Amino acid sequence: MAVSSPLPRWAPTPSPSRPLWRWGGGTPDAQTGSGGGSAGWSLGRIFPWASAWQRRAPAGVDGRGPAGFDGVEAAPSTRAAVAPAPARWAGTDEDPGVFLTWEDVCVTVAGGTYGAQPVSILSGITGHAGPGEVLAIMGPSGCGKTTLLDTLAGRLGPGITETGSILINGRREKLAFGTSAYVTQDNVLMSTMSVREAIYYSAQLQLPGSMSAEEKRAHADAVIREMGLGDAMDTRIGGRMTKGISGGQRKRVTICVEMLTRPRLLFLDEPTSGLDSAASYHVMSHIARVAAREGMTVVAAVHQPCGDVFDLFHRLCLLAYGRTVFFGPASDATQFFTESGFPCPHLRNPSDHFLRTINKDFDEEIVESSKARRKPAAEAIEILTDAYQSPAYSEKTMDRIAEMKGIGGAPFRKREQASFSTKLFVLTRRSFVNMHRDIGYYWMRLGVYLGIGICLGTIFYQVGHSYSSIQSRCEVIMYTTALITFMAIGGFPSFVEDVKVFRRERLSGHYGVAEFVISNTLSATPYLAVIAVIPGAMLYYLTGLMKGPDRFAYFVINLCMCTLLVESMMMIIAVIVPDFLMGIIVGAGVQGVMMLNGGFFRLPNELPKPVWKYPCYYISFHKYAVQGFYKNEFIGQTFPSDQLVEKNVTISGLWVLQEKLQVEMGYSKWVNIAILCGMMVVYRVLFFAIVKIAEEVRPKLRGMRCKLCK
Ligand SMILES: Nc1ncnc2c1ncn2[C@@H]1O[C@H](COP(=O)(O)OP(=O)(O)OP(=O)(O)O)[C@@H](O)[C@H]1O
Repeated sequence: MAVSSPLPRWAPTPSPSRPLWRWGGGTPDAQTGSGGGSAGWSLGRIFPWASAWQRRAPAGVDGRGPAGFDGVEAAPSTRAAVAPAPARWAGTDEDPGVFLTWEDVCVTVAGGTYGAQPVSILSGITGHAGPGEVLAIMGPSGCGKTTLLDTLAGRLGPGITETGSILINGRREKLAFGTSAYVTQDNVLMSTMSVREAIYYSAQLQLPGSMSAEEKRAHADAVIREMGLGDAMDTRIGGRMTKGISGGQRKRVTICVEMLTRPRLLFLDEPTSGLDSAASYHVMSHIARVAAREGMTVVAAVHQPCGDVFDLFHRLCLLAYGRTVFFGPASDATQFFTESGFPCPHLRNPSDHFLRTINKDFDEEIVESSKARRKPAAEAIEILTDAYQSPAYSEKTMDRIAEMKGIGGAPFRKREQASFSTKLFVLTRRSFVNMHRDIGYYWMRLGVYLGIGICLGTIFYQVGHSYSSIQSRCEVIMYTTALITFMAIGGFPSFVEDVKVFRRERLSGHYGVAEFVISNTLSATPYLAVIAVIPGAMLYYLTGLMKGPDRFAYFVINLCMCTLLVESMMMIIAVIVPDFLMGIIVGAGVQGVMMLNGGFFRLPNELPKPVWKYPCYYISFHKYAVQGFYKNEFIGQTFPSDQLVEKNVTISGLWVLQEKLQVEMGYSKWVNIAILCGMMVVYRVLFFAIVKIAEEVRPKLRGMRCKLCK
């Protein structure tokens, strides 16, 4: 397996008389308008893979060779020095790369208050991106960059409606779940892993089974070093409880994870935020280099890039409050601003100039300021959007889109990944390690259970065999069942973190829902067994429940089953209510109601029949768990009767179960465990179904809503 070479050394020093960033719009090629077709910079010479397309596509609309590549081929000599010359990726007729086009994309979101009109976030956005090039989406904060990325990547959230046409090589394609990679703004990573572990596990999951584990590790090492993370390899990522790597390093780890497979289409949301200018340059130049070498299509939403980073972009999409101010080769933007009456002042970074010109958030302040000599941004935006509509710019974009739509090629498919069993093994291992390291997952709970076990064991110490011990035994059993299950919500925040990682990795197609559900069950079971056995044994023998290894074994199996079941229930809550505070409240509420209907606080025959007995009593897992414990405790035992009523008469445990506790005796205590096991399976299948339905149904509902909106 060939691994990428390390980053080359830093770019040349800009000339003092002509700062590097000033060359963006004033490069020799750009100035003469000759673009990439001039001075021997023929597309085919730089990128042989483009030749096939060059042959098929009509001559460039502006005489610069085929559309979509001028940004790449027009790389001026200085830019070529800043962005090292890319290796050559050979596209074929079958795989010409990803030509992404979008036309007249509008996005609206339902108004915040009842009856409010939908709010427009994007209106009429049109553009394109091609293989080997980096498209930068820029604009003031809140202008719709992330929304545009999400729209292109097929990841818009609920309640948002989109219209317009988004095509890949002229076809509609489903982009989420693995066909493209997306680096999100929030850097969701497993906090307990070190950088090396995070990337290794990801490599094992994403890279194809044809690669050996050694090759995958070597590739992961190379990617880590390429992102400048060599020194932080063994540092934990950190999160909720412990500080780990810095924000900028987290961002780079997230990029590493998505770059492992060299995706054909890569979306980056603020890849340079949190990075210093040198790191920003290195990260972006590496991405640009890989894009050129592997024919990757990169779309990045960027905030305020420095001059060197701006020079790496082949194409620029400048947005202002949901509208396009400029779309075209990044090197043409300065000229466009100059022609529109907003020349970039000497020594100012062009990207700073563009953003300052179109940010109207502070217009009032600027107008009030005595120093204000420039046009308000609102006016500038109007002038620029009008200027962009001129044939020189917007028609060029449309012509290029028309050419790109005719590209064709094989349908866009997911890359080969590891097998189901490998993914299952890797995920189980990762999850097991995470549960071991995250003290909040099980260890704290174990400590609390041990403490409460001592309390319970000393308060109910050796309950004995008197008539009153019947009541005490029932109380110990009910309290143990209720507490051990209720405390499962203590691990909920950790589980919610896991679900966030799952959602990100799932959307990126690293593995399926089934792998997640099974691996989570497998990795959690040993911990839950420890939680059931150690505190269970302590309170079992301290309270003096019925002796016998078989009865003790049943007691811990039943406890373990209860904990597994309640964890499965919490999984469903986590996927429906992903906020951990809300999840804890909902989980506690649901368990509270189930506990109330379990047949202890109110005997089964005393429960009001509508709702509480049918169906709540039969849905409550406490019913099956507690009745199983009761059977385990009372069958085969005798107790003296209440001495105040009848002296020297014994009562059987069976009588207690049937008459006093109203336990259903038509089946054995093992059937109770089987029912709990079945409920656990049902909950996990339900989790699977909810995630799958959300994945399948939501896009369809959105599609229908969008059609209605047209
Ligand atoms: N689901 C939503 N509901 C309501 N408004 C939304 C929603 N999503 C986005 N918006 C609004 O749309 C606008 C664009 O948001 P978006 O996150 O795309 O901006 P951005 O350019 O990425 O901002 P930033 O650079 O600050 O991250 C914002 O004004 C935001 O408040």
